[in-house]
Amino acid sequence: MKITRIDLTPVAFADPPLLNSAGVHEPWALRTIVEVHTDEGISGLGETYGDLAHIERLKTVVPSLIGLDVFALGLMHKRVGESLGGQTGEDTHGLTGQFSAPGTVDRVYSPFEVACLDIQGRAIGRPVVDLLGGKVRETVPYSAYLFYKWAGHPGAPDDQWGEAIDPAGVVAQARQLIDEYGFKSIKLKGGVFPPEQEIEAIKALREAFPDTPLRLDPNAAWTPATGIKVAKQLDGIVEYLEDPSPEIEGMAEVAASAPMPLATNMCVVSFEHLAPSVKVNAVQVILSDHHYWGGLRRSAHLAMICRTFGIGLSMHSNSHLGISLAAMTHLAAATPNLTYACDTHYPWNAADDVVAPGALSFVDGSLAVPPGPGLGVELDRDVLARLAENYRNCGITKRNDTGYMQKFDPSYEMRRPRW
Ligand SMILES: O=C([O-])[C@@H](O)[C@@H](O)[C@H](O)[C@@H](O)C(=O)[O-]
Ligand SMILES: [Mg+2]
Repeated sequence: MKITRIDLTPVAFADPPLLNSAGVHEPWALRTIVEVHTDEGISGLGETYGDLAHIERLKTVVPSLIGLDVFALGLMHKRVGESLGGQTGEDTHGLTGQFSAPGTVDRVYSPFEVACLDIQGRAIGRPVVDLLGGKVRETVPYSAYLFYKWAGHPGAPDDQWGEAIDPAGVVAQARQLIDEYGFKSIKLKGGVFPPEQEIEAIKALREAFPDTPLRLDPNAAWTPATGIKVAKQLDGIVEYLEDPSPEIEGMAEVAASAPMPLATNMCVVSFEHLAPSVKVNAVQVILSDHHYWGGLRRSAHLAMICRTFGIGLSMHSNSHLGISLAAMTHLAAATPNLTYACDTHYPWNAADDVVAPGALSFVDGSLAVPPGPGLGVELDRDVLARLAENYRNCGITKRNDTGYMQKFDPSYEMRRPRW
């Protein structure tokens, strides 16, 4: 079954003003929708980042994939690597760690692999989860992903979630997300306010939700000394602390005295980071993400490595749409040692989904693998056309949380660590 054509459609969808250690989300988030077509008339879907430099890299590799068999995934990975010729991408906001040449290959390859697995599944009438070894769980739990946020984008009306800049606002946001989706664990994106304020917010969440597992993620905003202090204050309150401090060395320093496991989606983001991290026990949980770990099969390999070294496994997310959510759910359903609820930004962006409704609905904070062959999701072509038009008109070509923050506060600087 040969690849005959690949369509790349950059899209932009509404994103609320979510705060993080790099600044604040712009009104539009970007993704690229990937459609792979074959000579047998079966097509498959993938979803990836929408920054211009990434789109350019996707375009660079497309010609080398035309004519490939959709089952030849090893060869596909090799061709992506050859076409990129050692290029290394750049993480402009710094929220997902350092890029490397092999990591860039994995990032570019991922949406094509997912689309080919979608095609394989459709061809044999089986869901993608079956191509990954089959379901080890019927449903995949996701966590409520809380953000400090402004009431609305400056100059625009307040959004449906309102302001969350203090413990009361954070608790109210958690209630809103839990009432709507039924989530059974909570993650707070931190690194926005001094750590004492974020500890207070976590304690307020603990009081409001006494039995719900909690996590805090400041995206490396703290020095190791601050990380150690915060870790001690959150002893017994969070199930893990995510990326308190920058780099493998900083995380190892915090880990040596933190009473809870440390998790990362910043210092171990590619296979070559695993050995140095294991050597100094920098992290005890890895947040996998098929968008940069090289697709679903390589993420399954990562899971096996984590199991081998006794490292826990959770799942990371950026702003995304339903194709990504479906792929994450197939992967998580097939991964025995994915023992924490997965992150997802989906609630913040669900209103603009390119996936036709029905396939992805949360029950008690969890998703069942969409029924139907392949990924089990279909594109809504009208929405795709609308989001593609948004992309052409929005004027944004790369995520820039810091630059957007500086529009409102020219003195703002991105500093990591900050406290
Ligand atoms: O979207 C954000 O603001 C997040 O901070 C995201 O970019 C991070 O990559 C991610 O959610 C994380 O867990 O670090
Ligand atoms: Mg994180």
